[in-house]
Amino acid sequence: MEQTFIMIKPDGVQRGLVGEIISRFEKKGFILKGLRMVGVERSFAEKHYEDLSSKPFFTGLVEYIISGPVVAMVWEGKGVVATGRKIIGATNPAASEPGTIRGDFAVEIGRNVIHGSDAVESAKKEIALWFPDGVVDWQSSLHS
Ligand SMILES: Nc1ncnc2c1ncn2[C@@H]1O[C@H](COP(=O)(O)OP(=O)(O)OP(=O)(O)O)[C@@H](O)[C@H]1O
Repeated sequence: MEQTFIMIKPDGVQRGLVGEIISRFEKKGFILKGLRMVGVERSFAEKHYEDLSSKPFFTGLVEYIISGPVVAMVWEGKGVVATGRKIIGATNPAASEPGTIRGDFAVEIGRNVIHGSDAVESAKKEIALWFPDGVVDWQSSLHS
């Protein structure tokens, strides 16, 4: 079954949005397979965002991600990568629709509360990076 990597960024944790965000994914019908609160090392943040290393905002982005704990999660379900991105909303909160997480809770692109994998392949890579020991192998009773 398809899985995605979701991270509540330091601003989402500091603003007390962890429960709200987990609730939105749970109520949609996706299944939580992994959950860790992490204080991210600089080198690890650089690795996670290595595709953006040439961007002018890269240093600020890394400083943001290491500024406080994040909540790293693996969610599973049919089409969870693309649907997860819809639940999250557009990268720039100015363009995120109301009803999305960024549309409801963010204003600044540099403080946009949450990350979600943008493709099935990047989800696999990110899950392997953040959950090197694997995730919890359990089956929801809703599955069948
Ligand atoms: N112009 C910018 N200024 C500041 N920060 C930015 C800018 N563009 C992107 N970012 C930050 O970098 C992150 C990664 O950018 P990317 O283009 O991969 O968007 P995304 O895939 O929607 O976001 P994420 O990977 O966090 O889910 C954004 O979520 C945002 O926090």
